[in-house]
Amino acid sequence: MTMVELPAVFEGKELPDLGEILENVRVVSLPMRVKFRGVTFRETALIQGPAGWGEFAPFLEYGPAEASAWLAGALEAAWLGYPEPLRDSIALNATVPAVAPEQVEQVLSNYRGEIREVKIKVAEAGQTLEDDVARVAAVAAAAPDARLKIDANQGWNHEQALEALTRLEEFDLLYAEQPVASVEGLARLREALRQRGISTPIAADESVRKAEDPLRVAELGAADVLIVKAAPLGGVRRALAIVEKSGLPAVVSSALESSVGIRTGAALAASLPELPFGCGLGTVSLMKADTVQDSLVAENGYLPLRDVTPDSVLLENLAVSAERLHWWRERIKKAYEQLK
Ligand SMILES: O=C(O)CCC(=O)c1ccccc1C(=O)O
Ligand SMILES: [Mg+2]
Repeated sequence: MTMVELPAVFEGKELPDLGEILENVRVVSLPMRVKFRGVTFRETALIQGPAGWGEFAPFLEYGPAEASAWLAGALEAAWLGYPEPLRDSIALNATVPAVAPEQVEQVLSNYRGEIREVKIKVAEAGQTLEDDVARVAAVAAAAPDARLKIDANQGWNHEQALEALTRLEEFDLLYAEQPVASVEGLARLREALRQRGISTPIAADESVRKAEDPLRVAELGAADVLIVKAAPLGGVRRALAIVEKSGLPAVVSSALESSVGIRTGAALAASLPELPFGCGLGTVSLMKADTVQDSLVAENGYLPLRDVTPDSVLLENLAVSAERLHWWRERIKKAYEQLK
């Protein structure tokens, strides 16, 4: 299998100067309302450039190679801006983390107005299929008109995924996101489901954003839908190119950024020719604090496309310690080295 070449965001253009980047970095720690990915505080860096603000938020455990894609995305937002949008509002899904069924109503109450679509996390370590079924049933009861989908974050093996998706068939899921690990795993599961007469579509997330070749999923017919995140794919333009080459329908999702990174995701969603599902860009509602005053959150299931500006008082109040700031600056230097 040959690696598909995709344009690097700054190819043929001068990368911004490292010194200038480091002069314009702010790092904050945002408290979460609900634990997400095992995290109760989300640390993230904002970078200001001539075109506006970008967000650099690779998860803390990511190394320089993976983080460099996120840096390219942040620099694109801050130095190059976004391509022309095709729409001015984006249909969203609400996101329900792997909470107990009793907490579902509380989580959904953080979303303003009508909820049209809900993505429910399943297959969390330490939990059982019964926990997942109970959570999905609680969402179906709390939001009877919403369309549902699940995200297993590769938490099942082949047999577990077959059993789970058989059990969950009654909920008529829009799709199951990354039920198992690896492109081959997805392809094999998709085939086995079809043989059982289960038509739940399969969406690939980690197999796109963490893959060396994000297009292998499409080439192997491993999924029906691509989940795309602007930052881990190296920015809006690169993510657009991946979707275009894949020929698959795409859903834009967040990486749990503040409203600045959500603005970047919204730019990607707004430039995609087709958007058949709600996007996972409503995650600021899962946070207790944000970097801007007028947060980018869903209103009746839609996110307005608009610019946001970080608030200096908020940045001050949410700022990390000098030690953490140093860690983030070193991290940016190492990620930058990978882009040169
Ligand atoms: O897609 C959504 O609804 C919310 C975003 C989300 O689930 C997510 C956020 C951070 C890191 C990984 C993921 C994921 O889709 O797996
Ligand atoms: Mg996912």
